[in-house]
Amino acid sequence: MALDGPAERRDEPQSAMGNGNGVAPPPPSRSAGRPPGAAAYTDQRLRLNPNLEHNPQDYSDVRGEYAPAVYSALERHLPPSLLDSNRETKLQLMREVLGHYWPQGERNKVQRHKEYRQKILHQYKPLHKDLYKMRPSSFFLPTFLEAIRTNTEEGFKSIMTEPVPGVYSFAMLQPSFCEMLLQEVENFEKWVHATKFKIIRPNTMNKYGAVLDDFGLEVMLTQFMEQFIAPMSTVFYPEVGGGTLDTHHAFVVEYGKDRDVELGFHVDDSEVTLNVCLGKHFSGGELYFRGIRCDTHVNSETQHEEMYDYIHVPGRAVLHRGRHRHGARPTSSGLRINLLLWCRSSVFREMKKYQKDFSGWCAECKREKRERQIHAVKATKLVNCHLCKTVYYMLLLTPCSILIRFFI
Ligand SMILES: O=C(O)CCC(=O)C(=O)O
Ligand SMILES: [Fe+2]
Repeated sequence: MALDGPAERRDEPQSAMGNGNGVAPPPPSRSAGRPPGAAAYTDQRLRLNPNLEHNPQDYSDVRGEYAPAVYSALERHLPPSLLDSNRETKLQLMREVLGHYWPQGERNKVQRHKEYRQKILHQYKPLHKDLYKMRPSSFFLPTFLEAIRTNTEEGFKSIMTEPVPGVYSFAMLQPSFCEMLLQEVENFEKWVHATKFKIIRPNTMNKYGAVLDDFGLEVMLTQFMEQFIAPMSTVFYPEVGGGTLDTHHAFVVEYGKDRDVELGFHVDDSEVTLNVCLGKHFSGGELYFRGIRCDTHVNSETQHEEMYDYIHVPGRAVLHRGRHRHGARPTSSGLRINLLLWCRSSVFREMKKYQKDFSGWCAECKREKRERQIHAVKATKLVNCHLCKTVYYMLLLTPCSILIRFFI
């Protein structure tokens, strides 16, 4: 890939483990000490379809990572021989089943992050309460709201440019919203500094910036994604789960003097990314794109027509697939702060595990598939050609009398 080196995958950092904020150690594993009579669930198959006649027990007093309703629903799938066992036995088995889908290590991480967030929420005092509740008319430009209202491809396209396939750019945020968000982030950073709170930065590749979901903006940003990004991604990126976005990671990045300088070549841990420049004044910091690739082809060569450099403008958004390889050039003066929303689809991620061919969106898979087809067509022609030649020589060598007989 000319000049850009291998593309990194830009991930969220690990959770708050050992971050010095007094987060509690992980709870002890529950799988130890199985109650007597409870065989490992692997000994007995779960029912594929729930037993709708069975009345599950009440699990409302059960505290932990899963809602009581999860246990009630799962109980209907237990092997028939276990349905009459005591509640503790069933609960233990169900915890083992769930443990396979969401291993203890993962659960501990989530638990620690939850405690990290709660600590911030208890201590941090927001500056602009108005930011924490979705207010479309004060957040978004009227042109953008009108496009969303139409909920059609034509409506969306009427406010957009698509400088390279799959990258859409449009004016989105009110200047007053950008200003408010910048002030809120500054206020949060001041609090972090004053309290010496050890925050988790947005990404493995950033030393600066903040995760907006961590200090109270998660609910508002969920609506932001569901109501104002999902309609567009449903139309533009259906093949990467654009129609089934269900979680997000929202953060700001900060570039300039005494901040991060540039961002290396990478793909995002998202299906769809919204990147909006909030300000302030800066030069440089162009966002360069280098084609869409799946995991296998992430470091394959860039084609000339895939190269595109986007210049950030405050209030203006760029929407692209997470797998669209990109990076940010050095911000050479001033300060550039951008809002990033990495939108994810758990349905797409699950389905992807069973797929090998991503020619629906990966440019390299598409190219390889085309080549295979061309090859196949050529091979068929060659076989046909050999067949023709064989028949022709046979005809030449066959005496006329036989041929006449053959055709009569
Ligand atoms: O700074 C930018 O505009 C790029 C940010 C980005 O790609 C990211 O944070 O994943
Ligand atoms: Fe990115």
